[in-house]
Amino acid sequence: MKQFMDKDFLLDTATAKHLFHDYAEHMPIIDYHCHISPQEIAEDHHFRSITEVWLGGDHYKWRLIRSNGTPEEKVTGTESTDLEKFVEYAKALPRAIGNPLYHWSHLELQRYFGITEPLSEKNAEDIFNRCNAKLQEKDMGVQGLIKQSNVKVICTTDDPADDLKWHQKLKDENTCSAKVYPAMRPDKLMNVDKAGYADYMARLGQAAGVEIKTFADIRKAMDKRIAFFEEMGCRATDHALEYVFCREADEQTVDAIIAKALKGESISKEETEAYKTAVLTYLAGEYYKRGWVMQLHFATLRDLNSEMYRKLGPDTGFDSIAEGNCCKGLIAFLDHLNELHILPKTVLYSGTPNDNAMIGTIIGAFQGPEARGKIQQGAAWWFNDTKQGMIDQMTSIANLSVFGNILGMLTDSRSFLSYARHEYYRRILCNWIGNLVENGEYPNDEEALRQLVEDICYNNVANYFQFQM
Ligand SMILES: O=C(O)[C@@H](O)[C@H](O)[C@H](O)C(=O)CO
Repeated sequence: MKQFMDKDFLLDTATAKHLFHDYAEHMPIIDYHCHISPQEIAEDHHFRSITEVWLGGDHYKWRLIRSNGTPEEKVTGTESTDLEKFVEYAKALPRAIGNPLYHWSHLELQRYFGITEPLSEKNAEDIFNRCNAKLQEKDMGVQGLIKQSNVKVICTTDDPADDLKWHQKLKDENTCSAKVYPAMRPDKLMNVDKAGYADYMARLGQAAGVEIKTFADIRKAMDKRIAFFEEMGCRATDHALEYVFCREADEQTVDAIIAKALKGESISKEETEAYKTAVLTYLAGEYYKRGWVMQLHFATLRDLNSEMYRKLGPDTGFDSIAEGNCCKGLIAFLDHLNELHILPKTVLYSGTPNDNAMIGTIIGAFQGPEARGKIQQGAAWWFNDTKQGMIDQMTSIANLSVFGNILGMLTDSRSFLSYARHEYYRRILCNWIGNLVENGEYPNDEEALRQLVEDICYNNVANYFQFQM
């Protein structure tokens, strides 16, 4: 029987162990999609406890604890103590066999705290105290965690109206071992049908110095914000769509939709699609001009629990995958941009694993010379970033595209300890490649294998995004 999560964790063969320990393990990290706070990086925040860093904002863990029957007060409440919240997580974890959080949490305890024993309710308080003591050490602040994780670039997720003052502070002080760049996330600009649109457009207009009443005003304002983000090193953008569509409309129609929305009037599904298609087409053209990457996240349904949405707001663990509903819309939108010769480098993430083959086949229809693997399927996303979900996505993209060009892993996390997810992915990757070699399905060609592993872990991302290093 293999030892629990030892140095060869998830590595079944000699080749897998060799590829991981000699190549993947030492490669630096570019985390090109995440939700960590640039302010906490700039201020080199030190966490008061393991509860703050683990349970302060990670809705993956909140969801697990809730599923174990813990009342909300001991998940996100303000009355319960850090220890009480930690104990609730320690109660749930031993029962979460097969959930990636089980592995991620124990990898993090090993890598950042030197703790190898499995966490449970019995040893929870002891581990809580040992972690907290460690977190008080000088190099265990956010910048120390980033340095020991060998992270070279972090892309935070930022609204076009954000002032990026923390990114500027990091740029001026240059104390962080990683470059911290904004990734532009114009979801609020896109959400013409959502409450708050008018207020947001006023905020965006103020940030750009443009009064926004028409689509031309939006382009004028966003031209300025995109130029500012470019000065701050932005190379990545990100869009969350419930589903993908393409509904073309003329300028006059889009202006009329904007006028309705600014007055707070209800916007129909068709109007929403027309507006979003127009705005995303304009944005894609700007991305294309600059060699920026357009990331599209789709086929998830968010904030399903109305009561909890009212209490806690978005991104709090009440989401699901959506049924596969994007095929024709995705094709139509990519073809629309391709016809205009403005299809940028694009990474597609679907919330449902049922879309793996759909994405793997569609991307083959829109490749181009702008980059090796211009159109990509991103790593298994959200509810799919499990061991099996990663294996399935790797197998699918290998079967349908050029595996050696994929962009590896991203944490997509709100916790500064989540860089262990890159190790998790790299172990699964090396085992997946190792199995093919040991089965005689791929030659045991040292140079080719080294290139594959190092490219997928790091080089492909560096070449694809072209960050200023
Ligand atoms: O970027 C997104 O929209 C999602 O990744 C979202 O942030 C989600 O909460 C998440 O973190 C999934 O990993």
